[in-house]
Amino acid sequence: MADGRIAVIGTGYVGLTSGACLASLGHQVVCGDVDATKVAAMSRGEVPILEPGLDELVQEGLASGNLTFIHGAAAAAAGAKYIFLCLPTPDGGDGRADLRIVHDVVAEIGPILDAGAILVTKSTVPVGTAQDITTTVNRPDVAVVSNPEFLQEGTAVRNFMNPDRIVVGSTDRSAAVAVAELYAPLRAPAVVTSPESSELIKYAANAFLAMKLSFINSIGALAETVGADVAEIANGMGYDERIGPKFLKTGPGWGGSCFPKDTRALATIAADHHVSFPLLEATYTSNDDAQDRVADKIRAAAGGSLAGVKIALWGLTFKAGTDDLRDSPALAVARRLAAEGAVLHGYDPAITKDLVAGKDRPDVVVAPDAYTAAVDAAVLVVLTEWPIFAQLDLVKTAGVMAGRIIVDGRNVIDTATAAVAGFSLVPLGRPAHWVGEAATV
Ligand SMILES: NC(=O)c1ccc[n+]([C@@H]2O[C@H](COP(=O)([O-])OP(=O)(O)OC[C@H]3O[C@@H](n4cnc5c(N)ncnc54)[C@H](O)[C@@H]3O)[C@@H](O)[C@H]2O)c1
Ligand SMILES: O=c1ccn([C@@H]2O[C@H](COP(=O)(O)OP(=O)(O)O[C@H]3O[C@H](CO)[C@@H](O)[C@H](O)[C@H]3O)[C@@H](O)[C@H]2O)c(=O)[nH]1
Repeated sequence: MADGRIAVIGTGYVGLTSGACLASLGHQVVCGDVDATKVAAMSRGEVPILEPGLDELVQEGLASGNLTFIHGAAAAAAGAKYIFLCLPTPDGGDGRADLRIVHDVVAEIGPILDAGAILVTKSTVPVGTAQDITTTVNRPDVAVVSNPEFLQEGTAVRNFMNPDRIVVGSTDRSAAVAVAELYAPLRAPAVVTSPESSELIKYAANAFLAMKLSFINSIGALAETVGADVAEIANGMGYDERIGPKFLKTGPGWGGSCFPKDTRALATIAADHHVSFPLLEATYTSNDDAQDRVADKIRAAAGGSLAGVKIALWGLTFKAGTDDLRDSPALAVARRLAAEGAVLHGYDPAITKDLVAGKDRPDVVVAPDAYTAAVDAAVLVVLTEWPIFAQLDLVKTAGVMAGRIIVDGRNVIDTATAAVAGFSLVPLGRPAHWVGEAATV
């Protein structure tokens, strides 16, 4: 095991997963967070987020003594050899990543770090941040290493424990290699780079995946107008090893806490360096188009106007398997409906409280189950691909609804089952299968 303790600063999706996983690899890990209530809960083994396998790892770590939690960044960093910054880097409002929390924490802990400490940025940060942190810390005895994280929410533990690669970038190669060695038991390839390359690898990977999704969503729009099926197209494309089958499922646009902000941040990095990169703007404008298209289908299914119309939403989170609502495409579609006067009732396996309108969400009454959400609804809309939605009783659903139309924004509802229940099904990226009179959608 590594010689020296690990501090993880910020215990959200990335920090808590990283801390618990590194502890399970045998490292001594102290996780620090500014949120004292959360620290107290985690110290009791309570995990505040939905991530399969994380509860067990946290409890194991606490029991073995390899994992502890503490209030505050400085308390965690004191005496540590490796300090992983897993802090938020949200969109600052102009597309650029807001680095204030990162810089404040670095300024706070810089002076108290042990000689020989290695400060690791695991947060997604713009090019030049490692260099800026080096300048702020201003200590020749402290190295800075960029080590971006590629985990996906909902499969975070599995992703962390089975990484495709470990990326480490630093002007201090031995520090970069020392950080890579913390992951040695995972037997992943280590990509050792400059800090600038490492920082850009993260943004490039996310923006590339978002671009792939925008592409398939636009192919889906084309497919449904020419009578093709986007799933068949994705299947046929995916066999080409240069393309690959993953990230080709059409949906109501892509979202989550990373793709939207990171695609915009990369666009601002390119613009700030006077590099023309029109694909990035097209990537997110295509995403707006994808969300508009789903809203258009719902309005058409409701007969042309949404004013006062009750719509049932199955799925609110940004994808299945997570409780995260940040930049959820489901809510982006819902916002469009609410703006036209729709009354929204929703069900999501991971969400229990009603949503209150704010910058990123409309009012949504959250029902305790899928059928209750559908009561008296004119249109049922599937927005998140929770597997349970494919197994629900559509005859029972039809029995409680006012209307008989499902707009399936994830193509998870079986066409034949929907038809048996008397539903007209409006899918994405393939022609609609109408039971009754066809409408234009
Ligand atoms: N969520 C993901 O799937 C994912 C994956 C890869 C990379 N990232 C990147 O990792 C970073 C963290 O993302 P996240 O989703 O884990 O964020 P998060 O919002 O879930 O967690 C951030 C944590 O930092 C804590 N915090 C805030 N200010 C603090 C301070 N001053 N001192 C100590 N703790 C503080 C918060 O209380 C919170 O627990 C971001 O840069 C993000 O882009 C996220
Ligand atoms: O075939 C697909 C795959 C994904 N999505 C959507 O794309 C969005 C993002 O999904 P996913 O990438 O699984 O979610 P995240 O957990 O946000 O993970 C992304 O963002 C993280 C934060 O940077 C990175 O670490 C991950 O590598 C990167 O996949 C969601 O809205 C999904 O519904 C689709 O519509 N179709």
